Amino acid sequence: METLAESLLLPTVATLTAGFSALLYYYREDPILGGAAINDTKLHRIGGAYPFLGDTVKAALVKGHIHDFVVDCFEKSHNEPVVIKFPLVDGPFVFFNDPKMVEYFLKTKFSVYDKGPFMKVRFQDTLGHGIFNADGARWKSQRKLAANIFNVKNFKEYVNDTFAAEMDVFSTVLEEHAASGLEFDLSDLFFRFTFDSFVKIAFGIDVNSMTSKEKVPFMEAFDNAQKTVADRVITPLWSYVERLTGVARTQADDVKTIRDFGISVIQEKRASLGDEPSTGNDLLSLLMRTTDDEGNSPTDEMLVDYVLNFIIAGRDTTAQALSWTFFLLHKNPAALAALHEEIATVLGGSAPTYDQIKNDMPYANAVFHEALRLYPSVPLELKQANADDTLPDGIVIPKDTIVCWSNYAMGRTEAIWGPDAKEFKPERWVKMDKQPSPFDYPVFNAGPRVCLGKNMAELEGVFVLVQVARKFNIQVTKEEDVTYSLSLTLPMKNGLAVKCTERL
Ligand code: HEM
Repeated sequence: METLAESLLLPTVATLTAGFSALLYYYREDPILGGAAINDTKLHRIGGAYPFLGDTVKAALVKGHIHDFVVDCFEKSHNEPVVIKFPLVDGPFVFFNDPKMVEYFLKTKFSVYDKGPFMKVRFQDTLGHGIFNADGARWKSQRKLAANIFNVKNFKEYVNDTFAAEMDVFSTVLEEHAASGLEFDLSDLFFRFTFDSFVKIAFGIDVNSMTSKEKVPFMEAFDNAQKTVADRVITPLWSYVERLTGVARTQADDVKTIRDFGISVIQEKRASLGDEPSTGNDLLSLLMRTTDDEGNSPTDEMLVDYVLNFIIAGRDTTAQALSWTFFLLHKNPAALAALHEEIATVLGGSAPTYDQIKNDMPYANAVFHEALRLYPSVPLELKQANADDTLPDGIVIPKDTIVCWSNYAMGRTEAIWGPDAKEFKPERWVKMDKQPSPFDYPVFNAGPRVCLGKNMAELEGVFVLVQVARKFNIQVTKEEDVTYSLSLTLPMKNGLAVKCTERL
């Protein structure tokens, strides 16, 4: 006789199979997820999606060359938008490759496209409520405060003096490498240089990482925390994964190291000042002297957020821009020769002044901008819709959708830069009648959230470029090893192995 279990087996299997098939059908490779109305014939898919997993597998497979993968996608879609779905992460993500759309998201519909909850929840522990992780009123008040400080004459002079002094240390270290004739990692040295410079500018203290062979705990914790945050963007169920793998523990330790350092500097400063107001021109001193509309001074927690966000903003971006610039100059001897010629003509044998950098060295500035075009320090930008929106061409973007554009892909797009888009040609900037709009070239962002440090980064970056190129020959020794790794910025995966010799 048939048992109850046996009699239920067949209908159960049939029901499960039918249910599974229905789900497979529902999640098949189509542009619509869970009924979200992004459907439009203009939207392209990347191919190779799996039921339930969407494009997660594909993304994992192309992780090592993700930015070039985006370039390929847009070449195939003829620059029409591409949808990527990571059902277990969030999204969907809609990628655009059109300056008009960048202007739309960053300016025209600025109030609709935020950093949003997707970014905030992932960045919270490391960035706190700092400017990078804030929207609305919280962002606005920090933006106003920072913009005022960046315009203070004493602050600008303090920044220039700090970079010049740290550049002297950098030159001494390069001289030692030249004397030894040994290979070293130039990108690591640029990171130490910008770290020392930005900690000095932010807190008014010296960390001297350039002259030490040791790892600096604050710097190490800072690097680890940022890598973890970057992984969260593409890791399904990241908070569970971090708990299972132990990353949650190390991340908590790293965040504590970073914030404890900030708090201790603030407390020491307060203790040394007693009742006296701080007279320093470093960012922390300037922030300590500010009050909000109700006359309140910032709390220590707020000061830490402000200052750490500033270091994050300036350090990696500038160090990476310089590393890629020297890599490209190594690969393009004609451009290096043209740079040397400008240096000889304008400077003779002297060190540059900031005025000369700004006004008399168009080719050096062009080299820096051309390197950022091909290797933008912030390769990818994401914004999240805080309301349903209909784009000018009729595509419906439901609330919570993430819209993206790749600065890396835009820099390599022929429709924007012409048929030689992928070539390193600094002279294109010198020949242009009109500089590209910030939406054609959004490497410093654009609109109300344009990079606050743009002028500083351009001035200091070109200053360092000229000083190094003037004094040293940089020989990249392992060209084939040079590639990027996936992060919020564009670090060199294997560093930049070089040897150097003195020119002067
Ligand atoms: C080559 C160097 C640099 C590049 C390529 C760069 C690029 C960018 C980009 C793309 C953004 C927008 C990021 C986002 O979506 O939130 C940004 C924002 C910002 N940058 Fe830079 N940056 C550079 C250097 C600096 C420096 C040196 C500073 C100052 C210390 C700085 C301060 C900021 C700040 C405060 C913001 C936030 C603006 C806001 O959200 O209102 N940046 N930068």
